[in-house]
Amino acid sequence: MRIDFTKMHGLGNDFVVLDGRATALPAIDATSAAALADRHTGIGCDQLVVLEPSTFADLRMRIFNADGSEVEACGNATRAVGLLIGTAASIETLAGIIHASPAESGITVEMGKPRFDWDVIPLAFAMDTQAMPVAWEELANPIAVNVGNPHAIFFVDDPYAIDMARLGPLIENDAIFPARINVNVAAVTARDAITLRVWERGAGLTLACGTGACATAIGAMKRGLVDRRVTVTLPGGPLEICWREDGEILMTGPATQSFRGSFDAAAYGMISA
Ligand SMILES: N[C@@H](CCC[C@H](N)C(=O)O)C(=O)O
Repeated sequence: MRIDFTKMHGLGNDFVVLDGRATALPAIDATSAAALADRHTGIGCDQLVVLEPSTFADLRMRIFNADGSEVEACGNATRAVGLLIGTAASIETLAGIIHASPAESGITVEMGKPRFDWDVIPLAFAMDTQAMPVAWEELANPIAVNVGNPHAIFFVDDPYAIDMARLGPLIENDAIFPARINVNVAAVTARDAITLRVWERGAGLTLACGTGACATAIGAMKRGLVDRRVTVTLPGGPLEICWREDGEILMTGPATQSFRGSFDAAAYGMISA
């Protein structure tokens, strides 16, 4: 059986999108997701995105990291799906229902409300996720923010001076984060500007991370470093983040379709029901 896919990206954070809304796709598991994401032997992507029908929203979006792990949220992929749909849409994810709509400068996503009382870190730290008393060499006292998925944010002078390839996996896989974690290193450069690099859980260093931009903006706002509207510049480009008075996070930025293609499901271990 051949399966059509769309290759998309948001600021260089790239996705293989499979659309199973009209016709059910063969089952996808961690092994087939990782095989499709492999940049040498598969199509290659940071995340695999699978669209399905939803009983609660306009559609359901499943997200798999390049290592095959299924995750709750992906900001850039949500903008990509918004572009694919072309109209305002409610999207069911493991983190809840979020909303994407066309905007003047791309797609805006209402990402939901941030959480600080999460259970992916031990109780001792859960009491104060805003300045966790931990350090990995020069990366110290992160703020932990959950925007559907878990993020640790370290404020530093120069994110590009940090050896993310070495420290990223160390922090991602530290035993204090039983669900692993996305690692953000950020510099506040003005009351409305942040420079950010992200080591993504299950995907490594990416050109952009939408949830990372949201979590970092909220972390900086919580610490009083920036105002409620901020431009977060990642290696792949800028995202506009706004924390609305009602608590909702808005993320606006571009999404792009790169190409379309098809592949043999059996070659990736996807077996029809
Ligand atoms: N690239 C994404 C985040 C994808 C999921 C993340 N790696 C996780 O494991 O939580 C984004 O744009 O938000």
